[in-house]
Amino acid sequence: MPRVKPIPEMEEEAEEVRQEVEGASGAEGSPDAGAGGEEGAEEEEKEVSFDELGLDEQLKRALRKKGIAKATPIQQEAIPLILEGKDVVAKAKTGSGKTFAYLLPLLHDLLKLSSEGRIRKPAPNAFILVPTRELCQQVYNEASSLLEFCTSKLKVVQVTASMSDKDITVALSGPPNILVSTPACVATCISKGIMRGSSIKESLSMMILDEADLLLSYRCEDDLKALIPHIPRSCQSILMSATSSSDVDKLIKLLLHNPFVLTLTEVGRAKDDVIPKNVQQFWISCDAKDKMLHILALLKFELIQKKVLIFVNSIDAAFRLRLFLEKFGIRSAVLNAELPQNSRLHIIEAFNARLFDYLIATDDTKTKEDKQTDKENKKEARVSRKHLQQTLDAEFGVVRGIDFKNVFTVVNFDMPPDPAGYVHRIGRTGRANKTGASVSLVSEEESSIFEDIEHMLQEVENKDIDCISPFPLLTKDAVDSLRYRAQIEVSF
Ligand SMILES: Nc1ncnc2c1ncn2[C@@H]1O[C@H](COP(=O)(O)OP(=O)(O)OP(=O)(O)O)[C@@H](O)[C@H]1O
Repeated sequence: MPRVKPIPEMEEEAEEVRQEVEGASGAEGSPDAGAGGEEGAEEEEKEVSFDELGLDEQLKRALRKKGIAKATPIQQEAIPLILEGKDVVAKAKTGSGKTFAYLLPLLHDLLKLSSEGRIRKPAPNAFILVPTRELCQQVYNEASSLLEFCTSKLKVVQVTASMSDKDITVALSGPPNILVSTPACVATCISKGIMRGSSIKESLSMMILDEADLLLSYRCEDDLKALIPHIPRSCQSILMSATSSSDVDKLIKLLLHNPFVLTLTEVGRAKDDVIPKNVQQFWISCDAKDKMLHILALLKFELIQKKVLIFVNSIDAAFRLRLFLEKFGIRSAVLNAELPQNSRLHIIEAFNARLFDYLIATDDTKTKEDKQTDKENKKEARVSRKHLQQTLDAEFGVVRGIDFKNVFTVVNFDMPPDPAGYVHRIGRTGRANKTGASVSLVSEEESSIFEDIEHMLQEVENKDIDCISPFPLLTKDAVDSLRYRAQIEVSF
């Protein structure tokens, strides 16, 4: 049986790539929407420590304890502006560290007010609004993980629609300094009188809309409109988004006052990287019926580095793959939109806590009618940046924005339905400048989508060489050595 020792090699290569690009992928943000990005794009990436950003000592200690030393480009740009009290719109690619870009200045301000005894009550001082409960949990965890190391006690709570009115009332008693919630839930709290509009007017000093590009696709517009009359004019508003869209522009007009717009590595501009440079992309050509064997070989021979997020296109296929891997002693879990929300949260937390290393996710949340419409649209719209952008904005409910911790490899067991899906899937690795890899299993039937993806990557990244390389470490012998045993275990 061949024994391949690929990982150090891959790591070395990844490290080489990382070193090559360090300093080359400059921060592209600069004041003001129109003039903005262009100039900064050519700048060298600077290393900025959190000391230089003038943050509270307690927060700097918390970051050190978490092993975080340098600010990411979006943090370097956004933190000073937010600390100056400006309304800020920050558009930066997935995994670029947007959450700390707003949490750190928010906590800095609140720690300062608290130490001066100037905290305003009787409602929360800050709202962080996100589209889904998973994201509430994620932001709540990030805020709590910083506050854990602070001696001044600030209170952060999350409130979601699944809680009873009584639990929400208890959570909001005090009141907390920071409320993490969804627009719908806050609107309901106001309409039921659990939170009084007049109290919000008295207390609220900052409102953050995170994953703003998704908020409107989750039908939050009316809820946000219901909130507007209660937001004091003095309230500072921050909007974070991974992509630009007309929805984001609509939100900016609705809620922000003359904001400072930062655009870092925005999808859809030729000079930008859609996939971070620190992620190596590979593909393997194989028969559809041999895909399970291939994935087994990749995992069994440890040809890909853990943790691994595997994408399949149907829920049935995910369960089949999990059972198949289990027969070979490989423990994994499945994640899809049909699981109850509690289970989804539990699975994400367990994966992040490394209780298992392989997660099989299904990101296709579309209905049959949606797919039919897509098919018809696709006939007309060739893969273009515009099409990519539109799809990026509309999909990926279950995995979108979720910070799967320390995923090194993303595997496309099935190819995604379109290039936007590819971008979002691969965005789950290489987060905050970490290295990562992706491996796509491509059957003959999927060759046309694979070509579309290559075409999109070359076009967006302005290259005329292949962006996705053949995976060098898996031999036919390695796959065949497992074939017989696999056939005994399962008939597939
Ligand atoms: N300065 C930093 N150095 C190292 N890691 C960081 C830094 N800032 C944030 N991180 C980590 O990087 C990961 C990605 O950050 P975050 O979730 O904020 O990205 P994001 O831009 O919001 O992505 P998405 O749009 O997909 O939600 C998190 O695990 C976070 O803890």
